[in-house]
Amino acid sequence: MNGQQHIAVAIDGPAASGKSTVAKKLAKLLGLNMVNTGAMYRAVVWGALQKNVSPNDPAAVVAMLSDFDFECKINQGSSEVWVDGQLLESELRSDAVNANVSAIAAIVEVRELLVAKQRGLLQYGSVIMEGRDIGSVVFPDTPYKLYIDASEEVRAARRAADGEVDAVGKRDAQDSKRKVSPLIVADGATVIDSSEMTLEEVIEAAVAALTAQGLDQSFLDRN
Ligand SMILES: Nc1ncnc2c1ncn2[C@@H]1O[C@H](COP(=O)(O)OP(=O)(O)O)[C@@H](O)[C@H]1O
Ligand SMILES: Nc1ccn([C@H]2C[C@H](O)[C@@H](COP(=O)(O)OP(=O)(O)O)O2)c(=O)n1
Repeated sequence: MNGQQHIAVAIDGPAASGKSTVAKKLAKLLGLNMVNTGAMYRAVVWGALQKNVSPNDPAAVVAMLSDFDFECKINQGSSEVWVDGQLLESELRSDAVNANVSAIAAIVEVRELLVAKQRGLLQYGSVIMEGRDIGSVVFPDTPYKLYIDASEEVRAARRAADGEVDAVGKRDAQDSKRKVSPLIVADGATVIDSSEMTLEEVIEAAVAALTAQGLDQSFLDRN
């Protein structure tokens, strides 16, 4: 499938639908490395803002990439992003990053750089990777694909409950309408609408979907 024996589980969906929370739980349950690709796009925004490069100026962003000190590593089963030697965590969830990340994610050169890094992470082990284009672009051939959805109202409420200022509807519109790698339900993905479901119910539905997609019982037997 990937030219290697490691498997990739793809999780896509709109902002605040529950992708990272579900991916983290499934990663533990199935013994996979968890990769948050949104953090990578956020790290490019953070780097641009630090360097006074406008995320809305594609030429300036592309020029910045030529010597951008960016690393994505797996540490204890989860992805980490480093820019200029600094591990980025809460910095990635700032209101300024939220407001500018869709603009950066629409730049084709940014996507090419990050997609190559995402595919490269498979060499360290099987992954569960969440984002917007994982099942459609990053690992289109994987049979294991989920699309986690929720109504816009529910998603806005979840984000607000986390204390973030984030125009999820606006970001979704930008992410779904862009020309390059728009957010779509990938071929073969199982859609789970989590609006009315508890996290436990979503996990149960996800495991059932992955089993139906042929996930090896050995992954399910691990825990
Ligand atoms: N099924 C669910 N029911 C209630 N809250 C949820 C559910 N799934 C996720 N959440 C909460 O919603 C918020 C956004 O989830 P998150 O996993 O960060 O979404 P995403 O990665 O899609 O942006 C988090 O606070 C998370 O705990
Ligand atoms: N694979 C990906 C992941 C994220 N993006 C872009 C589009 C999203 O609005 C931003 C931020 O993604 P992130 O998953 O962190 O966003 P949420 O936590 O779901 O709100 O990055 C993308 O274009 N492709």
